[in-house]
Amino acid sequence: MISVKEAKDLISQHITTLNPISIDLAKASGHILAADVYAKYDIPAFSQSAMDGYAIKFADHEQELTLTGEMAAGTATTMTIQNGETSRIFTGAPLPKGADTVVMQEKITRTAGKITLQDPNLKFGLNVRDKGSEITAGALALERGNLLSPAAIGFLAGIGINEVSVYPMPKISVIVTGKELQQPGKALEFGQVYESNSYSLSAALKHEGIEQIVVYEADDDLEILKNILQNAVENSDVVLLTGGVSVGDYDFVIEAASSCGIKQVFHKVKQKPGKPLFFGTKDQKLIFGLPGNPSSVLSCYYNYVLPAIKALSHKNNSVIEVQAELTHPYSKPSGLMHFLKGKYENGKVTPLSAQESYRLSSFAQANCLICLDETQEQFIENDILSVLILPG
Ligand SMILES: Nc1nc2c(c(=O)[nH]1)N[C@H]1C(S)=C(S)[C@@H](COP(=O)(O)OP(=O)(O)OC[C@H]3O[C@@H](n4cnc5c(N)ncnc54)[C@H](O)[C@@H]3O)O[C@H]1N2
Ligand code: MOO
Repeated sequence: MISVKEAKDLISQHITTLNPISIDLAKASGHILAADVYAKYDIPAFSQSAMDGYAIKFADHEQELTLTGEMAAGTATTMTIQNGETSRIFTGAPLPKGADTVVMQEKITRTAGKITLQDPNLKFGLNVRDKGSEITAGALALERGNLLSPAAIGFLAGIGINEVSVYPMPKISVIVTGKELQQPGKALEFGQVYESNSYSLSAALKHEGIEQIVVYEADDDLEILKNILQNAVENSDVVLLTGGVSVGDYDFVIEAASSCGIKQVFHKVKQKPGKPLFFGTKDQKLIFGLPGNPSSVLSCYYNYVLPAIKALSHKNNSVIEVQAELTHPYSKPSGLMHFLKGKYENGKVTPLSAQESYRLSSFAQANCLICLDETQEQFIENDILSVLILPG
């Protein structure tokens, strides 16, 4: 059995970032930009007003001005003002030729087609957005490696970009195994359990913006599992199996993986929950055999799967490790690293009750996993421990 650190290192060594793809900007939110984006145009494309008011020549600001014409946003023709003239103008409208400054409409008096300015703070160029002041044609707009946040998407749209090169999100298959599984909403027969692993994993993946998720259900039958696994590996970048990785007579994942040509990287990690975790690869596809207990599935997801999925899309891990003070003593046997469902607040962390791996009631309220070192047995109040903060 290998340590948690060895398992994490082995997974990292087997990750190759997915090849960039070109996608519509409207679908690019949450992706990492794979190529620098350069501006095609000067933006703003023309000098424009930042206020509703009057366009003037600054040199004329102390004299009474004659009102001539109007410029509204979207106007397709321009006009010219001469010395001593002003034009009505609205926010976003092109500045008329000859004008260099805009006076807000609250700061004038207007009588019979004549305007007098009353703005003691007026300066040359006030309330004008210069052509190319956001970005000039040919300039670097956004560097590769940037996350396409809502603001980044808006910025790129605003400079006329409609397609970008990004690292794609992985396609994921989830295979739940076990003939005891029943769908929520249906009555439980004797011996059945409600299938929850595909629900928690799909929810976690969707939280990351991953949309291409296919869920398969496999009975405890080697041939059925082999066929499903083969198909899943061919059609996805990552396969997540749950259950069937332990030593029981109906645990077929290891054998199915081997007969599908999946190369085992490790099986079994010195940890609780999730000891029978399996990881293998085929070409550049990643295959995780997550131990079936619902809490083991999620603990392994946050520790191993999520960082791997992020790395495939060129993203940083979103499970952040912090140090926190333990509020209650805790003891465990030596030999396995334990991940406890916990509540983290203001630098302190409290283990929740109901830590058993078949239960999710504590996980449902947890915001972190507390890492208890493999060899240490006793943990006392105020001990400083590593804590993994769970995303969202
Ligand atoms: N003799 C031993 N027995 C077990 C060992 C061991 O080392 N020696 N390890 C235990 C540990 S630890 C774990 S974890 C489990 C993992 O076993 P499997 O991955 O083979 O999982 P299953 O046996 O298929 O299922 C375990 C448990 O989880 C329930 N389950 C499975 N899938 C789902 C699902 N989709 N939704 C909800 N619940 C699910 C299943 O009914 C079982 O109760 O092995 C121990 N045994
Ligand atoms: O490793 Mo198992 O997850 O303890 O139930």
